[in-house]
Amino acid sequence: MTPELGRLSGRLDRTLVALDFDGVLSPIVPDPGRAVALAGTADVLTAVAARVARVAVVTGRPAAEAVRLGSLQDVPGLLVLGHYGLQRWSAGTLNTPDSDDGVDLARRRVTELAAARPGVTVEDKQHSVALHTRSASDPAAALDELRPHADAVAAEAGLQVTPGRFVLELRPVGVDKGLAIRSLVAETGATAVLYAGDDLGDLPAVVAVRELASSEDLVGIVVCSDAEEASAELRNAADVVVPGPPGVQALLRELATLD
Ligand SMILES: O=P(O)(O)OC[C@H]1O[C@H](O[C@H]2O[C@H](CO)[C@@H](O)[C@H](O)[C@H]2O)[C@H](O)[C@@H](O)[C@@H]1O
Repeated sequence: MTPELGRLSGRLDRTLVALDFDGVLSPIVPDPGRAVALAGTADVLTAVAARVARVAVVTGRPAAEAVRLGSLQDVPGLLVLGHYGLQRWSAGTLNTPDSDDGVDLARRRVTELAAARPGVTVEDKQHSVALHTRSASDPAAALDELRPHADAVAAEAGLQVTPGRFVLELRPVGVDKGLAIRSLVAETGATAVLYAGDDLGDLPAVVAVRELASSEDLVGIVVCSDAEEASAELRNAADVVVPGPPGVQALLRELATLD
């Protein structure tokens, strides 16, 4: 057994399990539209959901898209917080805010930026837009070159930039995965949180887990879904490092059968 999971003993039914989507439930692929969850994901989440207070997916994706790509629609009690907490999906119902004028402006600007740069693509997520450089000849250099342009667009549009694996997301301010975790803990009364992530956008969730664990009687476990591109900061901050989505799935299976 993974020793860290023993810390959840006796409080499994008050445990919040919160999971990132890309790189954690779904292996990283070049086309964001084809990032389906690893086979078996819905089954293992169903098994975990039967044992814990709540299973939540907390993602930068639109919530309904994560449900579709994950084939998660039938996982009992599953909550999906999309756009870093802006959207909430539960039992087939999506709560979502009105569209943001800033995102409309950013969409026009980043489309121009991408058109001038071979291999750079735009992912239009309606409530945010993302510039991807994975298909550029030098993805890292393309990301560095784009960053100041993305910052300028975000400033003009009243948005924030969240960097990730060969991606710059321009998205509304006022939400992040840390706030999402805090609200889930308050809502569920959880006395333990297991959070699994892989990227820079997950770091606010890690901070939230650590702060909640130091100020309340709460057990916090941070899992890094490691792969060649996983954030070094996330890896260093984690209690448990597992080998990518297959490792996350194996850990969740252990959790579902914990005594
Ligand atoms: O919060 P997450 O669930 O981790 O989502 C973060 C962003 O991930 C996606 O991009 C990443 O995955 C793609 C598919 O594997 C990959 O092609 C890309 O290079 C990665 O950065 C997604 O496309 C974004 O919209 C998410 O916000």
